[in-house]
Amino acid sequence: MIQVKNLTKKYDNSLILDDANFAFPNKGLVCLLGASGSGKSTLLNILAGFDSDYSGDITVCGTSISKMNEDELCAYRRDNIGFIFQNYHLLSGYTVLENIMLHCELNSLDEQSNVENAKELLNRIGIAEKASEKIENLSGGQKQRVAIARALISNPSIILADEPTGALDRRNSTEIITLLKEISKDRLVIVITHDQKICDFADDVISIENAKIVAKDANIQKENDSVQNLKTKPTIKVSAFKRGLKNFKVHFTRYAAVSLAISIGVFCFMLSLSSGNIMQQSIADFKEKNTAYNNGYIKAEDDKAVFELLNADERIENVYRQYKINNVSLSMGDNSKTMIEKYPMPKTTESMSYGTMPKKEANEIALTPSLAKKFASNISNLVGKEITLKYGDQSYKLIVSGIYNAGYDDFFVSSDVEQGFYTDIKDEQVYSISYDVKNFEDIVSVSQMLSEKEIDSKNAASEVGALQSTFKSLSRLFLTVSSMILAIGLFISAVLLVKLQNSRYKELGLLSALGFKKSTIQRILISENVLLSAMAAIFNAVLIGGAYLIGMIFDFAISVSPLQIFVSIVSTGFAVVIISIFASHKLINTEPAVALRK
Ligand SMILES: Nc1ncnc2c1ncn2[C@@H]1O[C@H](COP(=O)(O)OP(=O)(O)OP(=O)(O)O)[C@@H](O)[C@H]1O
Repeated sequence: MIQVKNLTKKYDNSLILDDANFAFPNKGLVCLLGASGSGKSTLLNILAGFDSDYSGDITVCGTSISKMNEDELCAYRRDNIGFIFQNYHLLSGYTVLENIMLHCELNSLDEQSNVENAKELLNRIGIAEKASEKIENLSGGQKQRVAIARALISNPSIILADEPTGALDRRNSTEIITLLKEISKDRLVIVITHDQKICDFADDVISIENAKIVAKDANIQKENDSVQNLKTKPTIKVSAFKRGLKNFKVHFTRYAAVSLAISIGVFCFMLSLSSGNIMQQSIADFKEKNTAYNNGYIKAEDDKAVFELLNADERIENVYRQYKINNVSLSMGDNSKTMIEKYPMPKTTESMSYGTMPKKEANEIALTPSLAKKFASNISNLVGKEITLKYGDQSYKLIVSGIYNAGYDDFFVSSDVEQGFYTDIKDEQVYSISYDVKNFEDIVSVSQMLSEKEIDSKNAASEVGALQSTFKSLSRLFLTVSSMILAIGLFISAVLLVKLQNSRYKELGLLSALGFKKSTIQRILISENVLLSAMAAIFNAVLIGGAYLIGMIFDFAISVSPLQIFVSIVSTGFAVVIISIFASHKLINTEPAVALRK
């Protein structure tokens, strides 16, 4: 059945098989002996089509496998070879039946027929009652029986067994070899062994000596004349996603740990970006407290030059001259107070004891405590009450917005109300100039420009500057810490993924040994990686959704926008795909024989 012609195999400089020749019979149990390191596994791997890096020719049923490409060798294994390993190479987390039926994904039979075949085999090898048992719960002898059933499910004409009894005790070894002997009645079974007792069961015993294959019995090649054809079955498209999904479930805990590590990293990073929202919130709070936040006040005697300078600056608006006014009266109910002189004053630098500063377009007024006491004994109660202001023939109904800290009788109103006082003033001495900065971000730079020109302006630049620099340091800190968490998260998940993939060399070597094509294995891994990224994205969505809800419920300044949520979820999935491609690259490209040795 198998003809080995002039086979030479080297690993680097060491010659393992040197121009070896041999013809295997069509059926029977052949034991392969040889000293440790003599090349028994190497020969079996070559016969199985795991290794094609040799010189010479191997023909199986008249067809040379030496010239076959990778995919043809896969099909050869799938249709002709059953491989049994010393360490079983069964998939943990899968049941006995699932392990046996792994090969059935490559055949064209329907599910029901495959299940029936598998159960019949289990019956034959005497472990029918274990069909639904998880592999890890079986004894060594039982595991090797499952491995034999898996090798037999495709009814191959060749069974290759690499020390199948090596890990078993005497009783189990005898049972397994008896089983192999029975199987060999209608196929060729080649068994590597060191055990002379096993050889007692063999029809033929061969060995590797001095890099040659040597027959212990001269009759061995007798039956080789009857011609058989190499089996070739139609190629079936394997559902890689189904297998990927199953693997994903089996390795769920490890995949969940990887996803969690990545999603926490990305989540922290995204939260750091939301520190921009903290700034917005702080600015909003500041504006709420200091409604004259963008107002500036310059006490100027030579007003013309300053007035023109302010008017020419594009960052500045609402520039107007302020004057001292006389005989302003305030009244509330029966109480009234007239101020003989009222001087313009800086608004933004005042600090409030109660309430807020007067807002524009709200007709509001703020009073000092001593003035407020003229209208109410408990001055905090005044906030929200209406007061009437009379100046000349003008009369204003104003709402008290707050009480500010000053030790004398005084008040101030918002710029829009104040400008009304000056409409009829023409030739009076200018007392000061008021201006507003259009944008919050320009308050500090306008103040700097004025102080460079030695113009003394009272404004909120120092508070705004402090707020901005606090934010800058805060966001730097946030970004550093969250970048570190992101890097640690990515590193941990990369390590976990690489470890997970490394633990799977044997599993993928097994799939390859069963006849799964490299491209199919690749698709299985891609499916798993897609599922992994979906899981990481879901974790991330849950984390961010949770943060969003908590932010809403407890009114936290740290909040995330829908765009940030979207970016975070997409980048988590992307990060996982990149890491998993990197982690599984080596795995996919490892030859089955090498993968099985790992
Ligand atoms: N991929 C490889 N790269 C380099 N050397 C290898 C490789 N595989 C096997 N060898 C070497 O080739 C020699 C034959 O190895 P092989 O596993 O075929 O021996 P063996 O007869 O099956 O030994 P044992 O009975 O101990 O399993 C050994 O010296 C081994 O170290």
